Amino acid sequence: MSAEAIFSVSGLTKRFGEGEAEVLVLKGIDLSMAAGEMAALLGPSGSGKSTLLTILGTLMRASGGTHDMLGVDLMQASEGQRTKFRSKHLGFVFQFHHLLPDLSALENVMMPAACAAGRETRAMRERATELLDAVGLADRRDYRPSAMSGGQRQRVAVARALINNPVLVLADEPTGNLDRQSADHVMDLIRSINQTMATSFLISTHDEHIAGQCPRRIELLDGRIVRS
Ligand SMILES: Nc1ncnc2c1ncn2[C@@H]1O[C@H](COP(=O)(O)OP(=O)(O)OP(=O)(O)O)[C@@H](O)[C@H]1O
Repeated sequence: MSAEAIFSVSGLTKRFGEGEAEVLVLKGIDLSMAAGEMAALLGPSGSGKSTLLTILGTLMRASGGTHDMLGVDLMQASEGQRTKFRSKHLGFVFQFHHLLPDLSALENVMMPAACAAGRETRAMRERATELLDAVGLADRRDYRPSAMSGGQRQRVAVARALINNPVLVLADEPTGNLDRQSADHVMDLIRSINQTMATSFLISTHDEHIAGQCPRRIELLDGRIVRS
């Protein structure tokens, strides 16, 4: 792994099912990302984008190959070690925001930190307030998700992904559910966070307009990387 790489995978495979039903979805992925990079992950439907993000996010194990991040061998790590690693170093944004409906914007943003620590602290509340400010929603901190627009909810989801100061945010079609204007707003926000906080982002998308806003382009085709 090169000095500045935050993660590196090589020969990574993923198979689902057994016997005749077995399918090889990732067919030997070699990929690394440097600290502070922002990359789009493109590929046709079914090419393996979500599977790769889920594995990089330690939410699922690869079937074979190597997966190292920040000096940790994540293939060999126990489930407990992987869970701790995830909450400390990784953030997630999904196509559907997955905010908890009964919590305010502020409480949703604090949630991953409060869960990791087993309690809420004043520092968490302050950090969540700062992040809501950074995503332009300081005045919505007490609103519930149902009282916000789709774009605002997704900005809350971005703030939530950042609460534990992750090294890498994995975003699976974060703008897939938004109109063009809201999508651009979320991408502007991601770019500015990438530049100011040096957080790395890997963003899967079907949208060339979104991909064009990312300095690096990684393309998957049928479980293999054809451009990175
Ligand atoms: N749990 C699973 N069991 C069996 N097959 C699976 C499973 N998860 C994914 N697959 C298969 O793996 C392939 C890749 O799926 P994946 O969701 O990673 O693709 P994708 O590139 O993200 O697609 P999309 O752009 O439509 O979201 C698909 O053929 C899918 O059916």
